[in-house]
Amino acid sequence: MINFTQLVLASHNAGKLKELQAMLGESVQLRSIGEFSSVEPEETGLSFVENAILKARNAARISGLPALADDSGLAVDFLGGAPGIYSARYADGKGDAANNAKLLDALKDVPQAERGAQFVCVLALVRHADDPLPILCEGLWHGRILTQASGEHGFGYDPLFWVPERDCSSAELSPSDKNLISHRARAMDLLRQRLGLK
Ligand SMILES: O=c1nc[nH]c2c1ncn2[C@H]1C[C@H](O)[C@@H](COP(=O)(O)OP(=O)(O)OP(=O)(O)O)O1
Ligand SMILES: [Mg+2]
Repeated sequence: MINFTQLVLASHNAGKLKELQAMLGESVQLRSIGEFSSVEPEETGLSFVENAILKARNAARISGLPALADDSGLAVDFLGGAPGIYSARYADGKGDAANNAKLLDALKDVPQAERGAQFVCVLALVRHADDPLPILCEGLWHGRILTQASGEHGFGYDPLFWVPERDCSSAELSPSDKNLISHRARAMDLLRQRLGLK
């Protein structure tokens, strides 16, 4: 069992920090990599796993702390799994609103039954920058892409992601509800088990 009291989160995404800290509780303090550097590493991997490891190593190197990274995204069935690892860059770095608009456009006229999608989250934890054995945990969350945005909570593609088990969008869930059932929650559940935190 590995026991961490402080981890650096290898992410510049405030939404992820909030969710992951809420899931971890008070036993582990997550410090943002933004405290150490404002430079974001290029996500050159071809998979969520590769990018998560790359981000974790980079953060551990910069901070000198053990590092947790989250590489996540939305895989849309009709688009053959796109935008996938390119979810944050789908509209060429123009941000969440532009990404959502592009996705709605790509699925224009696509019927309900063909709008299936899953959120994917891979968490990678390294004890130090050259750790030969990163801990990797994956979580998936199945849903469907709405035809218009709905809801104010969350971040990213949440307003477009319909959650069948709750019959609402992911942005209509309260933060605590989303944190019980999301892709990130599932990955974190596995990580807590691996760390002996539950
Ligand atoms: O729960 C979620 N609810 C809505 N959208 C989400 C979620 N989880 C990931 N996403 C979207 C946001 C972004 O378009 C992409 C992640 O990209 P990803 O590179 O992992 O994160 P990022 O660039 O925002 O921050 P960073 O790399 O510094 O951790 O997937
Ligand atoms: Mg990113």
